[in-house]
Amino acid sequence: NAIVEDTQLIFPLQVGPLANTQDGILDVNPLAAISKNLSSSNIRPLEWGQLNFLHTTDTHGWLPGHLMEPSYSADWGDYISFIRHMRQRADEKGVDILIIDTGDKHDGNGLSDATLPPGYLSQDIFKMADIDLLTLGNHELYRAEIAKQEFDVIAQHYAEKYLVANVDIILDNGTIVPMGRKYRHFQTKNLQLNIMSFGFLYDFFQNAPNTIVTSVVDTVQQDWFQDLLRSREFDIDIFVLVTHIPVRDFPELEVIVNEIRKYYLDTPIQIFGAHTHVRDFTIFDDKAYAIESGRFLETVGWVSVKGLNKTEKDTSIEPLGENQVNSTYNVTRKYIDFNRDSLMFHSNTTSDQFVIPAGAKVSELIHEARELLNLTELYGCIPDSYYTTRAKYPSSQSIFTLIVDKILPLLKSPIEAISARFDNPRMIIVNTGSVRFDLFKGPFTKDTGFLISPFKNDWSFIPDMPVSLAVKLLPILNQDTRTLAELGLHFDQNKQKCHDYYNTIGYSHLGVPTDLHDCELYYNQFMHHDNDEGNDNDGGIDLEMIFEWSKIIPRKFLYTLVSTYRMLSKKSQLSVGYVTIDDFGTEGDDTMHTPLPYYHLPNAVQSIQNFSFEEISRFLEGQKLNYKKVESEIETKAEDEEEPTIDVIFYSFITPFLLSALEELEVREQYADKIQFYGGKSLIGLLQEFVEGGWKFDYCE
Ligand SMILES: Nc1ccn([C@@H]2O[C@H](COP(=O)(O)O)[C@@H](O)[C@H]2O)c(=O)n1
Repeated sequence: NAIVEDTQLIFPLQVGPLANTQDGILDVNPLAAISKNLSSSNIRPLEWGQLNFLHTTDTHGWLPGHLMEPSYSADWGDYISFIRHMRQRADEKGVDILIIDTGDKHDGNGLSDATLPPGYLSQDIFKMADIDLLTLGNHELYRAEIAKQEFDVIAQHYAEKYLVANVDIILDNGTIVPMGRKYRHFQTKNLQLNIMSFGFLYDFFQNAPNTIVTSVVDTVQQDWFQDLLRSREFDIDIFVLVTHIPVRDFPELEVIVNEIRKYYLDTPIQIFGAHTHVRDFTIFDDKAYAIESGRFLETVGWVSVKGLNKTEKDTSIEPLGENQVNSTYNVTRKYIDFNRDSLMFHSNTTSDQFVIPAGAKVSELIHEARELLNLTELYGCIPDSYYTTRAKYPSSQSIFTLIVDKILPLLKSPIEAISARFDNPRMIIVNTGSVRFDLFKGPFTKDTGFLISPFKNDWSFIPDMPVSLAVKLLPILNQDTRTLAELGLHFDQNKQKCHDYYNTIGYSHLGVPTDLHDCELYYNQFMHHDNDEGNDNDGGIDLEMIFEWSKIIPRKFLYTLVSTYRMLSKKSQLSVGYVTIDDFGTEGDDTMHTPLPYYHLPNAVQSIQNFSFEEISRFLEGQKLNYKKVESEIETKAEDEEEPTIDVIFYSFITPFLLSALEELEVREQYADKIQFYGGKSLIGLLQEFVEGGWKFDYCE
């Protein structure tokens, strides 16, 4: 695509004199100003402390905001305005505020992914935000050129503010250098609080060959970390960890906190987490807390801290104001819906005051970049919405049912010898994590494809695998961790088992990020899980009561209670959105909503073609069995019958997982060498082909 490639020549975009300005205020994104169904009367205010934080994470390129969802319709320019106002408020109050981002800036939006290389425009737009502490995510490391871009553009721009202790990059000349600084010690502007900050990435293993990820366990034993903690060289009022690590269920954060606690028994630790795309807040001890602030720029996390004591050596601190003094340590958190109404409410600004020129300029750049990339080009119209976790799979509203039934069958290899096999029996396996977002009824533009599945993944295949073997693959990839929860009365007893399971097998890294919380049956998931098909927006649940129940009732029983309670409760008048229950309770969301439904998804789904139902049903029996039963019960074919074979096609991304599955089946040696390149369009291309073939309309209703 020439336009896409041309972007290399013309960026940085030059913004002309601001158009449509009213007193220097520019509204370039008309949808950003829409506040349908939004009402500030439902917004809960933020509580300020001595030290306050704004947190974004897993933005995945959504800098233009959500053009079809008013609740999340602000854009990165608005965030820049918001930051400015919140810094000013902090100054007025004589307290401090730090702006944090914890990574994953690629893969999820045309703005970041429609350029060559991906991120070519979006990284320059991202870095216009005045961020105090940031780290990278796994999506900055999947591809070598993106890792290099992250190092060249983001790490260099933010310099000492860009922290990551456990990732190195191998430069073109072969030198190995850290991706960012390992730590930052500094004092805050107003209260001169001493901050010690570290950046960490979870134990990620699918990184590009020009990068090295060291496990968290090993990193905290390294001399620099141990010496720094042991030496007590720095005054430290609070540790601030900026991490791309989930705040629940993953073991890494506990490892870091435990190591710090060996030397600093009760110095506050505030952690910013990431990766699983949820709103969550967890308690490690009475002075160590962690927040995760959702995904896709739907959420800005807020944390405030009171009761910080200056370290003894420092005498420069001014006496704290009335609201700031608190002998006991106190932390609050909020999840802000990313729309202008919420941002104006919290920054105490009117629509005339909110947009500052620097914010307007960034909104304009986003708008121009979208135009340049033709992201609004219409390919067709979607007649109904199809959902990822909001609909049960399989069902008529599930995007995965659409993919399995209609999209994957379009896959063709561009290689002649392989495309000749098109009518042979074939099975196409795709990981559900490769689908990032819901497909909403309405226009399908060039951008939509990137929102749904941004990855340019290749396809691989194993030709002619015996069907009885091929049908065992998906059940293994989908090993159901929830069966582990059934093993004991309370899940916590199985937590270690669950972590061991994840860490050794890792299949869960194939599924949608939110399902990584299977280890704890994440509250929101069972709260919103319905037994019927489709969406059920019942509201009116007494969240406080459920929170109390959760302390005494095993979660599997709680699930039944919640389902029953939901059925009995009244319809709510609130708009649908996030309803979060975290370790602090039920008041975290700044805007009260009726909860969205949530359904667990398998790690992977498969589409089978050119194979008769009768023939396959005999061999598919094993699919319904859980992992434990696979080994013993799959031998269904008669001894003397010639076994049918099938081509097994899969996203190359899942190759390591497929190899593990083959290993579990004790046939890895036999089949690893048979894996071949298949080629063909990735999901984004197939989806576009389908839309243009079946849903090509010149206008949308
Ligand atoms: N080329 C790729 C890269 C990633 N995925 C999927 O994304 C998941 C990771 O995304 P997070 O936002 O959770 O970091 C990964 O587990 C895969 O499911 C992919 O399909 N192709």
